[in-house]
Amino acid sequence: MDETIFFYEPDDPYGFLSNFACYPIVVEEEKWSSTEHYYQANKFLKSQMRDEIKYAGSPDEAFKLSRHYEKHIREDWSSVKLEVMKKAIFEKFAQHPKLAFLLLNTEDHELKEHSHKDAYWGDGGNGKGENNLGKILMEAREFLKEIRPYNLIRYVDSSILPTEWGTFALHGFVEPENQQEHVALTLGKWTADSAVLTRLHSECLTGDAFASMRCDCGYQLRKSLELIAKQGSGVLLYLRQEGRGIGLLNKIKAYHLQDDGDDTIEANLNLGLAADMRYYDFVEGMLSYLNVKKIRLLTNNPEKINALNNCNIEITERVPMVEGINPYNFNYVETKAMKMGHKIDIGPEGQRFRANAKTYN
Ligand SMILES: Nc1nc2c(ncn2[C@@H]2O[C@H](COP(=O)(O)OP(=O)(O)OP(=O)(O)O)[C@@H](O)[C@H]2O)c(=O)[nH]1
Ligand SMILES: [Zn+2]
Repeated sequence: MDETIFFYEPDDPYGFLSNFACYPIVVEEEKWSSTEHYYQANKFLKSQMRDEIKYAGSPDEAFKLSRHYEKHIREDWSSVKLEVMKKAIFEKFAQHPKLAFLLLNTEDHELKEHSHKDAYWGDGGNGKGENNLGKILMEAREFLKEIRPYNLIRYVDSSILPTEWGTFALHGFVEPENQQEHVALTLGKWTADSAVLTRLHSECLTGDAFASMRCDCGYQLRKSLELIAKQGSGVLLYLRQEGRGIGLLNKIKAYHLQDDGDDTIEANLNLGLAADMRYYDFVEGMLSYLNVKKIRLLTNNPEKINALNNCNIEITERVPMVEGINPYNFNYVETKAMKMGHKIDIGPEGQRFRANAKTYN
């Protein structure tokens, strides 16, 4: 096991692990302001004491009240307290995905509550305590590794990203299976009830970075960031799925076939690849880290709508993304509409390019 991570005060670097960190939990329909409130109240069977602790102004106060009433602790407490603590800890990470991702980020480090006062839940200050709280946290971490969405994606880190449309936050993620990296750009704030303006954008180096005119990706990327900035809040998930999942070099091979007359589907198939090899299940984890449950999705692609519905994400609205139609991408966009069911209304503006559409299919 890697070197030990010590925690104690809620404001410490790993303070989120402490029961004194204020993360509310709901247990059997009862709301508790912290796991400490829940744990301390469960020492007592008398409702008056339970309620006094339950509504204490802070975890500290809940702890002190429990000491004040310690003569009234339930007789079976020593035989049930481990289960009560485990319930509190597992509910905390189940109900706060961001904390679950941070717990997983402790990887295989030993977790120890460095408490001079407590050799049962903590390490007793001299490292010789039982550290039962640390053991439950490590047990919760192992459990999370096996369940969706935590088995599909890991959060890595975040930073600030000033752009010409506004200053976004940049969040990095990685799929543990294949180490594939993905990022999310976020702007503004929202609650779990908000319908967040969201773009799922598949990486397209040629469009996104080289301003290629033979597809619509670059235009859509820039428009999405502009719309999110105008809205004042939103999410752009930048998924490393170059070439509809076939990769950059295969996309160049496909482009070569398209230069010779294939359309964007035929080219993939003639390379022995599927028309679209993208998968989106890990997106559930990225959006749960970002506390996004409802979205207004910027897309023309019904496949993305289906995929997100399978990720327990509610799509309140599809916001069309018909951008940058030009002679070089006209046939490509039309093929997406005709053969992939994309909901693209090229409109009279776009139709002007039909006559002089280039052979880039
Ligand atoms: N194989 C292949 N991939 C392409 C071609 N043109 C663009 N792409 C890829 O297609 C993907 C386009 O992604 P998006 O624009 O996010 O998604 P979409 O499926 O077009 O649907 P929207 O959300 O409506 O834009 C990117 O990964 C591009 O690299 C092509 O001709 N062949
Ligand atoms: Zn593209």
